[in-house]
Amino acid sequence: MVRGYLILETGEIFEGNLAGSHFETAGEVVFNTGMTGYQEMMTDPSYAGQILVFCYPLIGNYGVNADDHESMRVSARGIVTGEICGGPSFYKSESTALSFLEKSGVPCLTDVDTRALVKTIRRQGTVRGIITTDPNAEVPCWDGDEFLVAKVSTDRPETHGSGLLHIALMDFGYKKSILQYLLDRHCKVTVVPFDFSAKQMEEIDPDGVVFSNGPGDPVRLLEWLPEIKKISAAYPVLGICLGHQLLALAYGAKTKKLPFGHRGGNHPVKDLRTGKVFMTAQNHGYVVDEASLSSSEMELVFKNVNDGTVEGCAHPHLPIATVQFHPEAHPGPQDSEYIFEQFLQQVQQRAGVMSYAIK
Ligand SMILES: NC(=O)CC[C@H](N)C(=O)O
Repeated sequence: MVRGYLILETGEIFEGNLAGSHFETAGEVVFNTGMTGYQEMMTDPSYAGQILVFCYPLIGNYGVNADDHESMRVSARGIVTGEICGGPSFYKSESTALSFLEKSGVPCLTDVDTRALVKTIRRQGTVRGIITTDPNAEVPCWDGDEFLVAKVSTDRPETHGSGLLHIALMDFGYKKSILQYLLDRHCKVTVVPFDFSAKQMEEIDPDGVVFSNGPGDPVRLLEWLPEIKKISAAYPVLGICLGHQLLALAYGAKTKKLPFGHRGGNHPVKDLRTGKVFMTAQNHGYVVDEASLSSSEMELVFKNVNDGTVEGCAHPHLPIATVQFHPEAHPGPQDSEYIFEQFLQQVQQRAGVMSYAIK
């Protein structure tokens, strides 16, 4: 194996062995604390433009299989891990994680002291870095304006399933599990491009709209907010992660960057309506600014128990619910599945489909 380096813009160098593809790659260095679910994380389009560090010291031990992809490609620019297992053991495994990364053209820096790396990121806040074979390489200048959503969104509407309820899924880089959840609940789902207009939405006439997760800074989509607002005012709506941030922005709130984000499967969230706390799957670097909600049309509904940040909102008069976490899980706990159930009940009411069975 070739020696490789992760060089951070703050000057620290982490040494390891370069596996997967040997391209030099640069991006925002982020870490996920989940103990399992590396395949879902690697294929989650929200990681576009980022170098993903796995905190859990071993990944790849159950291989990669056709069912667990969250999209058809690896969106992360690079992977950093303590150890990547070359001999997986799982009945569904079809290839090793490493050969999957090689085929996807994504470099993997392995044998890295990821514990020290994560402590550095926690101390410095989010940093950019480069994976390279040259220990003297410079971290390139940041193209902060890169429009990642356009790279991962579909370019034309695509319909899946044939259920009674018709859901439009606004694709900012959606995870397959969101689509799968809706299909399993007997919905017909039309995945539409991120820049779909209210007029186009009217033509396909859905019973409800889901605004998906996706990569990058939500503020990058400012010019689409008026259209997003128009669409959201016309149907029952669920916003997930980037979708939540965009809806909050559209209704007058602000977003800001967290010091190093929330990425993992054990983030406790409180539903302020019931007082109940549940565990959630998360993957985000930005967050809705709580102070900005008072001058917005949205109301705070969910709060993170660790750091008190905004985890979800609702509109006081319209059927709009938004969550910063991932009710579709994959990977992570499924405790917040009820968010989908509540959304589908709203959709069902509006559509007047009486015989529809959610479960
Ligand atoms: N998973 C997501 O949708 C992430 C949203 C946004 N890109 C963030 O990092 O905050």
